[in-house]
Amino acid sequence: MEYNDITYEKTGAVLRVCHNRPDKGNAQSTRLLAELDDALARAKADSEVRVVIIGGQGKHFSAGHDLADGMKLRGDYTVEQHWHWEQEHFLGNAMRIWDLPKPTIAEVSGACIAGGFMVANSCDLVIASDDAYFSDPVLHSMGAAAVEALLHPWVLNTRKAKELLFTGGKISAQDGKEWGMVNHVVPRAELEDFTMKMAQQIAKAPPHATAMLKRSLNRTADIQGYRNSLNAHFDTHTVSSSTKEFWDIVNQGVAKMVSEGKKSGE
Ligand SMILES: C/C=C/C(=O)SCCNC(=O)CCNC(=O)[C@H](O)C(C)(C)COP(=O)(O)OP(=O)(O)OC[C@H]1O[C@@H](n2cnc3c(N)ncnc32)[C@H](O)[C@@H]1OP(=O)(O)O
Repeated sequence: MEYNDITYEKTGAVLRVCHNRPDKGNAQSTRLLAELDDALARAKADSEVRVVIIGGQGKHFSAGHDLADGMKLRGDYTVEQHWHWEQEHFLGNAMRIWDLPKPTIAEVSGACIAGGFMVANSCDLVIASDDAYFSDPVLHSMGAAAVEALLHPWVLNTRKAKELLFTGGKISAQDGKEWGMVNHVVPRAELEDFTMKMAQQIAKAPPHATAMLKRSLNRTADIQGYRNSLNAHFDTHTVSSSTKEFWDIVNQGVAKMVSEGKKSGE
């Protein structure tokens, strides 16, 4: 596959894949999601790659799903079509990052919003620059129950996750670190080097044992209900994004912006 909406660079045993739509806040177009998924499948199959960094070119990590693209391509989908498409491409992509048998690091600068937050939260580690922030405004802005994968209570404590989601607010990189969601906060200018150094250090570990360790750590979360709770939330999310309440808000907001040409998914 040829890549347009992501960059793909290998440095020794480390693959750095970046969202690459900086003029669109790195919003995740359908094409970007397909390319990211393809890059991860390649990384899985490539024995030279031992660690994967997921970042963003330009100012922001990602503005989340490309709202215009989604509205144009799937605005007329039935609930059944939405369920199938989103199960494969939103929840599915997130689970494939989580399940990748190699350590993943989210390298986050600027905005890390909703679907972008879902990608970062699916990674094993999060390194953020001091200008980064995290948010999931979907309840307020779209009238739906958060993003497709409810990772928030797994990376924050439940009370903080509830505050974030109920208020539609933001978490700064520093607060994210204090609350255990972010591993390190570094100055913006040092983000790429710092993340690459950590990735190179991890890449020195023997790959099979690393894969087994990740399998065991992830299985610990699964035993606590990780996968089941995400699957359950996905169904709840789909119901919440097919209600009159949802469509009233979306028709007033996103759909209106798209029809007025204020957001372009091109
Ligand atoms: C279940 C749902 C899950 C989801 O993920 S829904 C998506 C939720 N995401 C958002 O609500 C993010 C909204 N966007 C923003 O808050 C801001 O934007 C940013 C902080 C990301 C960037 O701000 P700044 O650097 O000031 O740039 P800018 O002028 O606002 O945006 C640059 C271009 O990017 C487009 N854009 C931004 N976010 C999205 C998006 N999510 N989908 C589609 N386009 C987006 C804008 O419209 C504009 O484009 P133009 O230059 O053509 O006007």
